[in-house]
Amino acid sequence: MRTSIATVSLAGTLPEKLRAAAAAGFDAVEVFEPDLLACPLRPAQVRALAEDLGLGIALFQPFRDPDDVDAAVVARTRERLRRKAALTAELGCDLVLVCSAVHAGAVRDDDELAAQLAALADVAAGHGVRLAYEALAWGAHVADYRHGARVVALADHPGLGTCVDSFHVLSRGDDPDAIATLDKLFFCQVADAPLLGMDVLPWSRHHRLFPGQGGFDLARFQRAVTAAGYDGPVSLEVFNDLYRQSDPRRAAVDAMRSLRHLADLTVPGTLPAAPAPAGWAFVEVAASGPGAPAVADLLGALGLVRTGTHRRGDVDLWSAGEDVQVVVNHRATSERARLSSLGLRAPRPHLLAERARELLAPVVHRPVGPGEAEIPSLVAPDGTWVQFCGPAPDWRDDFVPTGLGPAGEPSLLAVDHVALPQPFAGFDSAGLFLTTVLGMEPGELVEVGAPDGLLRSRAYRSGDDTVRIALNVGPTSATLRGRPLAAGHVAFATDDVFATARRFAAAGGHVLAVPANYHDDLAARFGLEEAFCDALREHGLFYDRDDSGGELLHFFTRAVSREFFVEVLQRRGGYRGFGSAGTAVRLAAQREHPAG
Ligand SMILES: O=C(O)c1ccc(O)c(O)c1
Ligand SMILES: [Mg+2]
Repeated sequence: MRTSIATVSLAGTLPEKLRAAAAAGFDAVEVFEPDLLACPLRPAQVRALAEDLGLGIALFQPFRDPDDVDAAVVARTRERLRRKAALTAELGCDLVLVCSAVHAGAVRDDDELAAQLAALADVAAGHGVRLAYEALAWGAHVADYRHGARVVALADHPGLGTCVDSFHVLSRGDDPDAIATLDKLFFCQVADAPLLGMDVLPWSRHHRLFPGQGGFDLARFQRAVTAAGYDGPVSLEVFNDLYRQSDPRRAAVDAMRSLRHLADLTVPGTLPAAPAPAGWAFVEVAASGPGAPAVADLLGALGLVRTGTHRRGDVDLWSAGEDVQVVVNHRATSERARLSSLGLRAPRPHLLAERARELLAPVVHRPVGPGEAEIPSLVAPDGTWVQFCGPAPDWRDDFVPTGLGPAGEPSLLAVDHVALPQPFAGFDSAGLFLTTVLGMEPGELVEVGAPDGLLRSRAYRSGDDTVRIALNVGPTSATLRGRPLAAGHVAFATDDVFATARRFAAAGGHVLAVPANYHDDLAARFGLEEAFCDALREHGLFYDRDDSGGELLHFFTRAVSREFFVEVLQRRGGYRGFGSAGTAVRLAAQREHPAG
């Protein structure tokens, strides 16, 4: 697959966009006209820069409102196209994207429209340039790609073909399969989008996403494009408000990652297959200075025991049984405790690492001392490390046992999930990392009204549902006001949350206090027995129940920092959610009791 990206998808000046696209490995770009207009480089200089960077210019766009019922406008349009075709040739490019008309003067008769487009194709051909006609979903007369292709067929000009754009096809709910029957497919643009019930124009101009980040079935779209015999560039055209203000080099990496993943979905085997991670080996908390004893106190009160110290010091291993392993790393530069690394069990860690490399997630190699396990590690977009722990060598060999063991049966049985706070503009990027590199499945987007604004959250699960990672992003205003939400945590599973809460409190732990109003509402909503409700109240427990009667009982510890606290939960009867119905109450309670 030849890869391309429209310059409108990236922030920066035109040269910055070209450099970012080249650095991410794109073969070509579409030059978006406003980027050229604002650029001091002349078209020939842009061509030279692109050539230096090893980038082709696949398309110049957009040429708008190509047809008109008024003959005087038609004449002006031809002259306008003549100039743009000449400019396109100067760019070293031979294709102009022509959008279906959206203006009041749009021609409503297909024969007349075809005749006007054929005349434009003649003008362009004089400069060695062809035209790709794209049906905009909000086009005045042509909004459906099949209609656009019929007009192209009527025009019957060798220099006029169709451009399909997944957004315009899928946003309207049109069947993409008929793309396979198009015989003059000149260009292919792809974009994903969240499934929003809103007007299609603002949806397109503000909310497009890279493939895999939204709700469209792009693999089906792409299979139809391939079946049409199309072998030109597949070009990302992503109008997105956040990517437009992000670092273009990082956005271009997301873009390429999404495209390589789409290629693999379209033709399986394009990427090295890698089994998804299968469970937690450990979670790692970075905590230095005064933050460190607070973490140790918290883990101790939860019944974890310091079972090992790292061979090179400054890192402790805390355990509760086999499946609850917490690494506490005191080498961190920041004193604010936070989840810093996720250790995932991977049957074949080097395969996952190889796939990660293909998806532009560079594998970092930790310094490995004598006798230590080499663990392939990645850095997720938010800076969290993701480490792949194979069956052998055992990552625990890096730790010298302290000889301490658990006192009695541990009440924490497993890591249930972790939640990672994301920067405001980083939510979709982090999600793409989890779905493509780690092969996780995204869940529903959850929005929670918190005291300082809206929290958005989405959970991702591994195929076998052993690894669950929730990404949270808070409102910008809370960050601006210096009060980022307490959003990073690890949740441990227990089979007796009441006993765990009692032991935690008896060991000096602080359960986050829950307002009485919350429990009153629970009783009303679920018709809970009074005694049960009193027990929830007494232990500071949150409660949720799903439609099939599954239940979640859980409590939160007081936060150690804004980015670290612990949740203890008990799932009953196959409850699969995360208790998000209580999140607003939890966030408000954490605001009442901010981290020390
Ligand atoms: O929003 C637009 O105007 C616009 C322009 C060019 C495109 O290729 C497109 O899909 C949309
Ligand atoms: Mg388009």
